[in-house]
Order: sequence, then C-alpha cells, then structure tokens
Amino acid sequence: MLLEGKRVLVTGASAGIGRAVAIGCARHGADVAINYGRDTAGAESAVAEIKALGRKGVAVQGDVADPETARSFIAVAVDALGGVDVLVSNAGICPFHAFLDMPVETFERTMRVNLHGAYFMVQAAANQMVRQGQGGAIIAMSSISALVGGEYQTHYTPTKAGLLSLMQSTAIALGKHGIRCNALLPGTILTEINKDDLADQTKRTYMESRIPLGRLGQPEDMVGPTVFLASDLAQYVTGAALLVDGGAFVNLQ
Ligand SMILES: NC(=O)C1=CN([C@@H]2O[C@H](COP(=O)(O)OP(=O)(O)OC[C@H]3O[C@@H](n4cnc5c(N)ncnc54)[C@H](O)[C@@H]3O)[C@@H](O)[C@H]2O)C=CC1
Ligand SMILES: C[C@H](O)[C@@H]1OC(=O)[C@H](O)[C@@H]1O
Repeated sequence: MLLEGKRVLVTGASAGIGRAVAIGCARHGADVAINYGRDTAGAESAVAEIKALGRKGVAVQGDVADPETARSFIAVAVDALGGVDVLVSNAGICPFHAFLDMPVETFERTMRVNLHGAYFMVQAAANQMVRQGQGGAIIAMSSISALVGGEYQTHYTPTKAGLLSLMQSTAIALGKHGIRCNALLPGTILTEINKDDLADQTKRTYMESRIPLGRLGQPEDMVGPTVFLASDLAQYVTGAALLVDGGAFVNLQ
C-alpha cells in the first residue's frame, strides 16, 4: 500500500484518466477527494468505488477555470479527509480545431481550463500543504504534447507545455517546504477527449503504428506512474517529467 494514510485530491475525475487515477490511488491506500465539472453521475460512481475499497471519498462539483473552485475544493477536501498530501491536477479539454480559423472563445476556454485552472489548483493545494507543514506531492497531467505539436491542437499544446513549465517553477518555489512537483506526460490514451478524433480509422491505425509497445494507452496505464510520483518512493524526485506513451515520443524511424 504505497499511499496508505495519504489524502489525495484529483481534478477532473468523473471520467477518463482522472477517474482511473483517483480509484487507483484508493486501491493503494489513499483517501481521495475528486473535483468534477458536470458529470455528477460519473463522479458519484467514482466515489462509490473509492468507498467500496474501504477508503474515504468525496466529490466536489466546480469549473476549474474559476479560481473560487480551487478554494472550495481544498476546503471541502480538508473538511472531509483532514488535510491534503497529494494533488493530481488532471482536468483538461482538447476541442480539436484548425489554427487559421480558431475561434477566440475556443482558444481562451482551453487556456483557462487547462492552464489557469491548474495554476489556481496547484496554488491552493500548495498553500494548504504549507499550512500543514508536512510537505506533499503535486502532479500535473501534462502531455507528450508539451514536447511535440499537433495540427489541430495549436490552442492545446501550449497549455501542456505550460503545465510542464509550471511544475518546474513550482518545484523550485516549493522545495523549501518539502513539496515535490512533477509532470506526467501521457501519450495517446483512449478516453472521451479523443473519441471523435480517433473515430477516423486511418488516423487511429497511424497513431498505433507509431507506438513501439504496439497499442494506444488506457486510463489504467496512468495509475502506476501517478502512484509512484505521489508516494514516498519518489521522495527525491521533483521538477521531473515522466513520459507515459508506450515509447511514441522516441520513435522517429
Ligand atoms: N487522453 C489522452 O490521450 C491524453 C490526455 N491528457 C490529459 O489528461 C487529462 C485528462 O484527460 P482525459 O481523461 O483523456 O479526458 P476526459 O475527457 O475523459 O476527462 C477529462 C476530465 O476533465 C473534466 N473537466 C473538463 N473540463 C473541466 C472543468 N472546466 N472543470 C472541472 N473538470 C473538468 C471532465 O469532466 C473529465 O472528468 C487532460 O488534462 C488531458 O489534457 C494528456 C495527454 C494525453
Ligand atoms: C486528446 C489527444 O488525443 C491527446 O491529447 C494529448 O495531450 C496527446 O498528445 C494526444 O494528442
């Protein structure tokens, strides 16, 4: 039980990677609070799974783009779990769109959810960890897209590069408090975020062909790397970036 006694918060955890990670952390002994956007049924079923594992669980609705959401999420989590040891800043959107006619609203919303939202969450969780005085771990769900581009992701990839940079700077700012900050860089993981994009069978086959391990990722593939970075096994790991992509990034030819 690598996370026994730890209080873990995960944003955007009603579905996809966040949900798998939240339940996976509970499986490794953590009590878990989840933030979610709109999917109350998904959030409630995730909490039910966490509780079925014998752990505490609580779900808090809120749009991460609103700074107030971060304050209320941390407050409810502290009330329900007694404190915060780990934050997984995971909530994100990727509305695929061409660059030349990118709507201003799509650009701004993607920035606000993915980057501003993570900034507010990381800041609020870090302040709570500093108040507790016991250190902590912060993990941002960045992406392989922090390192490489995407034709229909010109609004999205900068947010993922921004998250990687945020973890590097907060690792420096928070090291003195014993708070570790790291970025996970998933490759292509099969979730709602890319369901429409990968419905194009030609694109899906091409993406699969680029992966040395021979398959696209599943949300469960993100659990082990998250648990590791959240756990004391990673006690000397901060400011790091961990690719979880089946080898896609290094596969030039
Ligand atoms: N699926 C993939 O291939 C990859 C995903 N990622 C990142 O992983 C994270 C999770 O994505 P997936 O699980 O794939 O997608 P998903 O669409 O299945 O899940 C996204 C989650 O974020 C929540 N969310 C969206 N907007 C929100 C908001 N404004 N406030 C609160 N919650 C909100 C959704 O409710 C949902 O629970 C995202 O940050 C994404 O950028 C990174 C690399 C690859
Ligand atoms: C949503 C995309 O399929 C996914 O998002 C990322 O961050 C990956 O790089 C993939 O492009």
